[in-house]
Amino acid sequence: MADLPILLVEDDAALREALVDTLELAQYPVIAVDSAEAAVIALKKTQFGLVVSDVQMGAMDGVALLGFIQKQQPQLPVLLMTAYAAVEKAVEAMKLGAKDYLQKPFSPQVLLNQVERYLMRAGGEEQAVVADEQSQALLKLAQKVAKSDASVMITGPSGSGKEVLARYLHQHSSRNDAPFVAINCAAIPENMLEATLFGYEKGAYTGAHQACPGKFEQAQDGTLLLDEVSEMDLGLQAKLLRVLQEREVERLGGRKVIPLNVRVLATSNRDLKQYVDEGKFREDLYYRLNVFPLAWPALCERPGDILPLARHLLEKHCQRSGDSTPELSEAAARKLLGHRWPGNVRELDNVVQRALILRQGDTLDADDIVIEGYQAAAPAPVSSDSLGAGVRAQEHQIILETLNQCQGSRKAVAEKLGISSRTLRYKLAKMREAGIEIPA
Ligand SMILES: Nc1ncnc2c1ncn2[C@@H]1O[C@H](COP(=O)(O)OP(=O)(O)OP(=O)(O)O)[C@@H](O)[C@H]1O
Repeated sequence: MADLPILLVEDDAALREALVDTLELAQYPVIAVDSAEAAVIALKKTQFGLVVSDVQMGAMDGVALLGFIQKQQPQLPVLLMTAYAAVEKAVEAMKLGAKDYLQKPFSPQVLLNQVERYLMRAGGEEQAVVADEQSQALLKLAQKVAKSDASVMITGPSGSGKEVLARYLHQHSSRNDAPFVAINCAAIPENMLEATLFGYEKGAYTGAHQACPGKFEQAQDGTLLLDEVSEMDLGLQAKLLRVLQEREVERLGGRKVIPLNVRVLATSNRDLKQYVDEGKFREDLYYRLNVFPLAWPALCERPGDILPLARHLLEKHCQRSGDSTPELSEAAARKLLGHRWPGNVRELDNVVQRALILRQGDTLDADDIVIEGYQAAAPAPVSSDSLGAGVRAQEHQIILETLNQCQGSRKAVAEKLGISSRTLRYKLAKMREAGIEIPA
């Protein structure tokens, strides 16, 4: 499993160099920057597995950077480094979500131990990308639910990311060292589903040449995801209910009862309550699985996710192929934001893969974005500044980047963006209200 790079943020050049050496000697890929502002820009370009940042820095400090990361990529772990005098600040930062802090001076081994502990691995953890306020709220809720052992029912339209959320729940639960096992109840023929779920002994049926544990047993101590659970027939639903109630399973053709310690998650893209009313899904099973419901909205209802997801998917595919990740031109971004995405994130993924085939350089243009049956998004709700959430998120990014380019000079930023200083002040105030840290 490949390591995602570490983003090192340290303004002291000598220390930065020493830390890079330590990390590179231990074979960790690392990108080092000298300010939190530069880190914000790097975070937009590259997918990192960990941020190691100094606390005391120029205009934007490590705590402000942590706030930015918590908003944009709450799953990305952050380690802070602090001088003895600033320990209080680091403790406060831990309350805000930092994983840990390293008190300077520390030995290389202390750093390496912490990195090994918190670094996210590419492909090991399916990153749940969320940027829209709605999705961030859902992920925060999921973080809380993950800690409990409750059954969770994840609903949402096809391709919205239900399985990603299920994996996220597992990864953030105390079961994350044990297996995560998923079974797609719609994809397995009805007559095979029971044996696949509960396992079978040798000779249980014609063709059962050797004993085989079922998915429940494979998920022992971990999490079992019943994907598309609504597609299970009523007979099997009754058997499933019994296993969940008794917390034990018997293989087909077996006599031994196997005690289970498995957390069960389920997904459905149907209106399950309606299925219950129509007699297609057992009510008792519905309540057992639906202890905590989580619902992913369709992608068009959380437009702030579209561009971060597109960039994440570009990065993911380019990392796999070993190519450099292209940027999205403004026109390409506008085109992505303008579509309704009836196929949700899966459709976006297809469009991204198509664009990578068509790419001609380091920038993807509108022509590279080929969307079958382009469906214009419904006009964004008219808000105070008449911008939809996705466009607004883009605007925030542009303002932050320009602020950084202009070393914080409001006057220069307003001139560069072609807006009045008053409009810029208004926009910055709105960004602050939305919890975005603005470099002084
Ligand atoms: N928030 C997200 N962050 C990163 N990738 C995502 C996210 N949401 C969806 N994806 C990607 O989009 C694709 C579809 O997601 P997923 O399989 O989880 O959807 P689903 O709702 O379970 O679909 P279905 O109902 O068809 O089973 C996957 O490739 C997944 O990696």
